[in-house]
Parts: sequence; structure tokens; C-alpha cells
Amino acid sequence: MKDIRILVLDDEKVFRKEIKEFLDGEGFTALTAERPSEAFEILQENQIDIMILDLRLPEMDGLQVLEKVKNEYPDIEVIMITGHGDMDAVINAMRLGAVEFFPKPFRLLDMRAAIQRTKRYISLHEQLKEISQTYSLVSKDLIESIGSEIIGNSFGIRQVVDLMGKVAKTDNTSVLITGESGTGKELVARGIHYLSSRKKSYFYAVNCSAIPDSLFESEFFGHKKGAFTGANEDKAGWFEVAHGGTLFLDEVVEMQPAMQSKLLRVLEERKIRRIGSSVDIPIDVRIIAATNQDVNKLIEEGKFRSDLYYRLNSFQIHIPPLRERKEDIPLLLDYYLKHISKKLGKKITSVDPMIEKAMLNYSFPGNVREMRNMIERAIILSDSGRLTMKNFVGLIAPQVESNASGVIGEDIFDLELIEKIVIMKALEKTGYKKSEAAQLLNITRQALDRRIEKYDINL
Ligand SMILES: Nc1ncnc2c1ncn2[C@@H]1O[C@H](COP(=O)(O)OP(=O)(O)OP(=O)(O)O)[C@@H](O)[C@H]1O
Repeated sequence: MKDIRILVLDDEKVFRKEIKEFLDGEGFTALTAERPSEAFEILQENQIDIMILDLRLPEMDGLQVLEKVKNEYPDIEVIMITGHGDMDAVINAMRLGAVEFFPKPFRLLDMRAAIQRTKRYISLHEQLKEISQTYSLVSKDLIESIGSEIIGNSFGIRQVVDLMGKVAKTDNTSVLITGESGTGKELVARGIHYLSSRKKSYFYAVNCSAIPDSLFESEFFGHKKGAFTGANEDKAGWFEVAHGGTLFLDEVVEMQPAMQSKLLRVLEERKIRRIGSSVDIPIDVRIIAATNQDVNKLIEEGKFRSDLYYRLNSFQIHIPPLRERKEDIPLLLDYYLKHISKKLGKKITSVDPMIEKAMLNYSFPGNVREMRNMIERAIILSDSGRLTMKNFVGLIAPQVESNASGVIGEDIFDLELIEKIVIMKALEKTGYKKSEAAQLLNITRQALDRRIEKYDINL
């Protein structure tokens, strides 16, 4: 389980000190506050799991604090304490959602037991949350076949999975998948194949931009022995290999016009002829084509045949870029952290919450592939199981590039994130000499220390 962070809100200085020492000694991270306003500031800036809350407080009643905490931070579990043993307050506190109640004075051993119980409760709660979270939108069987899960819960990705299921039910409707690089076009193409009745035959993926023009025809249609120099034996082309299955044509718009005509004829006639042969071979293949380019523009420019486009485009699936479905970012982050750390055999014990914030502010031009690679690199770079912004160089680099005004650019509005990035930049610039960095930032050395701790900046 992750580190447990506990906030103690009590106006008695001696009590606060004593309980903090005890909690620190027990291996928890303990923060303390004297008044509710101070506690709410801490809550705004820190991820807290458990709050130990005194009933009698300055500024506002402990029960009011409890109610506000439960409303604003429903995941925080609250242990109430009081020196006054007031039964009504106990009942009210329980009603408002406190998990434990302690009359003062109590033994620290009892507090330890209460925290352990609460910890177990939090862990159970997290497991339940994980189970109910629709991590993957496709079934287990399909995951095994396509080699990866399809993660996301945004409207855009749910629609993609829905269309995938619908077109899979048809037998040979051609599909055109559009979307920027790294959005998961091949993943979706595989999904269609393995959801369809063709799943027992081949799914054959061809990257059209990688095949030299001279080999195109023989790769697609095959050749007869002696058909040209180097054709030493009969060879089947991809259409024959994928017979009964699916041929995935990635970057289809990269095909030369001559090949585009030939492909169109195959789609119309459903038969091929190997080079050098006079025999037609009937083929039964579903074509799924994909592109990350603007096909309409290519048609206008005369680079792509419109008749081929209409043939391929009987059914179109568009995968939106990741920046247009930001709700998927936390799910993908969580998923990749778990899967990649497991794959690399590296246990990740803490993740700076700034990472998710920064990702939500980042435009991911390389989409899910970029995010995956970024997380993998960060896990490899991480020390002692802690993932911090320092491990995500690519993530902050575009914003840190020039100067602070670059950070306060068009798409970052998160003040805390900006503060953290500016502090990191000052530290980097001064070779991690704190006094110099503080001077550069125009704050005292103590103020810098407080912020380094607050933002968990690795030095
Ligand atoms: N929704 C998703 N859930 C999980 N993984 C995903 C998702 N979308 C993409 N990926 C992963 O991102 C990587 C890139 O996906 P894929 O190769 O399918 O993209 P693509 O759109 O075909 O890219 P390109 O246009 O560059 O060929 C793969 O590792 C894939 O498993």
C-alpha cells in the first residue's frame, strides 16, 4: 500500500507535538495544524489519507470541520478526538462519517490500532474502486488476442469501441481508421479482426510507407517462379496469406497511384493474379486501412484516388487525439504505471501528483504512444521507487524551455505547477545551490526550503 499521510488538527501544542513524534516514529507522514483555516490550506496542497481531528477548536467546531472535509475530500478518513466525552458529539461525528472516536486522554497504542484499522479500510476501499473502475473497455479474451488493453472511459474512446464491435459483426465491410499517430489505430484494427468471425485466420499488418515501389506488386499479389530476375520460386502475396482473415494497410495514402488502382480493382473483383501467372485466385479478405493524414486534402491534391477512398471508407472510425479526451489520461497513467513497473520489475511506491496535473496540461503530439514511452523512461530513471517530475524530462521540457513566461504560456494555468516548474528551473540554473536559487527567485532561503518540501522536489 502507498505511504499514509496523516493530518492532525488540534489546538493543543503539546498534544500536536507528541502525536506527530509518535506518528513519524511509526513510519507515517504526519502534518499538523493548530486551526481549521491552516488545516484547509494543508488539505488544498497535500494529498491526505487520514485526519485526526479534535472536537473543540478555535474558529469552528470540530463537527463542522468534519462535515466540510467529508464534503470536499470524501476519500479522507477522519478519526475524532475530544477531551470532553460528549456522547451526542460522538453520535453526530459517526453520522457525519468519522471512522473512529477517541476520548482524551488515550493511549498511543490505541491510536496505533485505530490507524491500522483505518489503513485496512482505505486499502479495501481502493481495491473496490479499482475493481469498479472500467479500466479496459474490451473483454479479457480480446485483450489476449490483440496483445493490449484498450484503456479509456471518455465518450470518444467508448464510441470507437462501440463502432469496433458493430463493424466486426459484418463479414467483409472495409474499414478506414483515421487518427493522429499513436492514437491506437492498429490496436483498433486488431480488435475488429479478433472480434469478428475471421479471428481464426490471419491478421496481417502492412505498413504501406515502408515498402519500396518496385516490390509493391509482388509483395501484395505474389509471383510465379521466373516472373522476374530474382523470382526463384513461386511466392504467395499478402492477399493470399491473409485469405479468410484481415489485411491491415497502415498509411494507405502512401501507396503510389498505380498501386492504388490495382488495390481498387482487387476490392471490386475480389480476386488477384500473381505476377507472371494467368490464373485468377479468388480472395476473401477484409481490408482495414488507416491513415494519420487528411485524406480529403490528398484527394484534392490528386495524390489519393477518390474512388479508392470511397471503397475503403464504407465504414469510418476516427480516433480522437489524446488531448481531446483528457479524461483518459489519469486512467492511462495508472494503467501504464502498474503494467510497466511490473514488466521492468521496479516497484513504484510514490508518484508525485504534479505528474498527472502536468500531463493534463500537456498536448501529447505523439498521443498514447508518447505517453507510454514517457512513463517507461521515467520508471527506468526513477530511484528508490519514487516517481517525481524530474523523471519526466519530456513532460516539462516544452514549458521550461526558455523562461518563466514560457511556462505561463497558452495552455498552463495551474499556479502551483507553474511555481514548481519555476523553482526547478532556478535550481537547475544555479547547479542546485539553494542560496543562489533563492536569490534568483527573490525569496528567502527558508521560503525556498518550504517549497522544495511542499512540491517534493528531488535534489
Ligand atoms: N486506448 C489505448 N489503451 C491502451 N493502449 C493504447 C491505447 N491507444 C494506443 N495504445 C498504445 O499506444 C501505442 C501506439 O498504438 P498504435 O500503434 O495502435 O497507434 P497508431 O495510431 O497505429 O500509430 P501510427 O499511426 O504511428 O501507426 C501501442 O503501444 C498501443 O498499445
